[in-house]
Amino acid sequence: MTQTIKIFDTTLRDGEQTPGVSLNANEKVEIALALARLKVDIIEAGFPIASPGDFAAVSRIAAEVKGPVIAALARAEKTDIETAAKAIAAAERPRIHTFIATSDIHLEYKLRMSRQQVLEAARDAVRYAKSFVNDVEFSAEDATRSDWDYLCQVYGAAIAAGATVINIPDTVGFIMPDEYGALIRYIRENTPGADKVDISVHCHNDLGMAIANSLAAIKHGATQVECTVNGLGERAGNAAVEELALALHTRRDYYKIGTNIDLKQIYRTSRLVSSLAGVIIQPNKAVVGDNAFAHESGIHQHGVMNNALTYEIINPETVGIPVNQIVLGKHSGRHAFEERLRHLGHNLDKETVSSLFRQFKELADRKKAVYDRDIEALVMVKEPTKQEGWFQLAYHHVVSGNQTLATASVRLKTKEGMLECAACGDGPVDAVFKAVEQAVGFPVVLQDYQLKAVTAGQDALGEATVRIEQDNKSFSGRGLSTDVIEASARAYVNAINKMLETCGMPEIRAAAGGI
Ligand SMILES: CC(=O)SCCNC(=O)CCNC(=O)[C@H](O)C(C)(C)COP(=O)(O)OP(=O)(O)OC[C@H]1O[C@@H](n2cnc3c(N)ncnc32)[C@H](O)[C@@H]1OP(=O)(O)O
Ligand SMILES: CC(C)C(=O)C(=O)O
Repeated sequence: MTQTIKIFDTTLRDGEQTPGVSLNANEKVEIALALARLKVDIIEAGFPIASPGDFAAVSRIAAEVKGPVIAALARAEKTDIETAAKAIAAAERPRIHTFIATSDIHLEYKLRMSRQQVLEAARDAVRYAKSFVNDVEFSAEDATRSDWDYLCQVYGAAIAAGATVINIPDTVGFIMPDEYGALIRYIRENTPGADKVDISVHCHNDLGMAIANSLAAIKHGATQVECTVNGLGERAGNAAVEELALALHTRRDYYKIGTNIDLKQIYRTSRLVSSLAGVIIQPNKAVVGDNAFAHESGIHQHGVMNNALTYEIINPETVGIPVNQIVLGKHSGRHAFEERLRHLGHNLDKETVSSLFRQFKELADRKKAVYDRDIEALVMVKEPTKQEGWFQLAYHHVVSGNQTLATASVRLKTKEGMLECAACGDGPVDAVFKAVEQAVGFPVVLQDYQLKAVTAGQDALGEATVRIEQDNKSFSGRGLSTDVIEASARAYVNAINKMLETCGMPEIRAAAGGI
């Protein structure tokens, strides 16, 4: 391998711009720790001026996550830059990422600035950021629809002001791979000082080109690629880190360029992000989708039986996909369970292991065979700790049928005692959601509900994902059970708990026994 490119992960910033996704500070720290284990080079932790919550999350990541560079986004504005600098002050290696648009359409209709004004704003922003940190990245937003010579002037001014990285984003996912490669080469060859800084690319997937464009840019001299886990991001998303890392790994004969990514962490990180963001991975998604290694047709199955290489270019174990074999049962002990967790790469504290072991025993009572994937699912959908959960599902009972009005009764545990309610609904899931809503005592706006099986078989674990809305923000919850109604109710309660963590609602929190 002759060269290594840097991976700049923006799951916590551009990834959180995915419609409907909202992560709280604990979730962001959990993802940042996973990104550090994945060995990304830079974590863009957030956009601190955007909200006090974003500022707090970036500050915690800067203080708690060691290894990668920690970056924060700022517009070409003094207050944005000051706020970003404050938020990343505790980082071992802080970076301010400042940006301003350079395309005429953005200048005319959004910024209402001339080209000269934008050039000066870019230069001043980099210079100001440089007064706080040494590492400053500058992005020309909508670069791929900007005039190429003007871009070179702006990047030249940013480098002269001290930028260490210049980023050339395809903000609207517009450019084609050959064209992007030529643009990267043009900027590299025509921008004064470009040979002394990292050249970064940031691709959106509006036309499905994010990975192809990133790879074309690498071929033409990009040294940093901006990505997100599972390709989350604004609109159609960003280049997916797992796809980029696997493309470079699988075709190392062609690219002769590597990354520092620990490939074995890919599946686990992907599942964690999917679980916390509440965005289910499409089954046919490259690298991490459920069907990515499934062979359906006879000719393929025949080939794979003789030699997997006939139809498999990636070994699932390369990306840490658990082998789907029976691993533990109801007679397994704590030592074997802990060992299995460690084997799957989870080094968890004692309290979490105890809680997971209790859930595992309950599961083993209900389900004949417990697979690695079941254990992964238990880890991902951790039950709330004592401090986290305002409400816990203690009991549910549902009656439904094709000639019967579905009715549900639920009992929720709070610090103040039990809340009980019954309700009718349009089917058992609707009835149980209505009963929970009545028990918590405030209206809950359901945005999305999905259910899937974790493994095959009649006794498979069902995993429910629920998204609810409050004050124009979305909150997702997950629930697991061999009983799909219970999984759904748990997911609903989990989403309500997350909402209460973030939104004020003091009267509801007081009723549940909290502040
Ligand atoms: C391509 C990208 O992904 S960029 C990142 C996009 N992410 C986000 O926007 C998420 C977080 N954003 C927010 O929370 C808010 O938009 C904030 C806090 C940044 C700004 O909020 P507001 O002050 O209410 O402004 P609003 O969002 O309505 O408009 C953006 C303003 O920033 C200006 N602006 C936009 N980009 C830049 C920039 N790079 N540098 C300087 N000013 C900029 C716009 O011209 C507009 O200015 P105006 O208020 O004088 O008209
Ligand atoms: C801030 C920049 C890099 C961005 O997100 C974009 O242009 O898409």
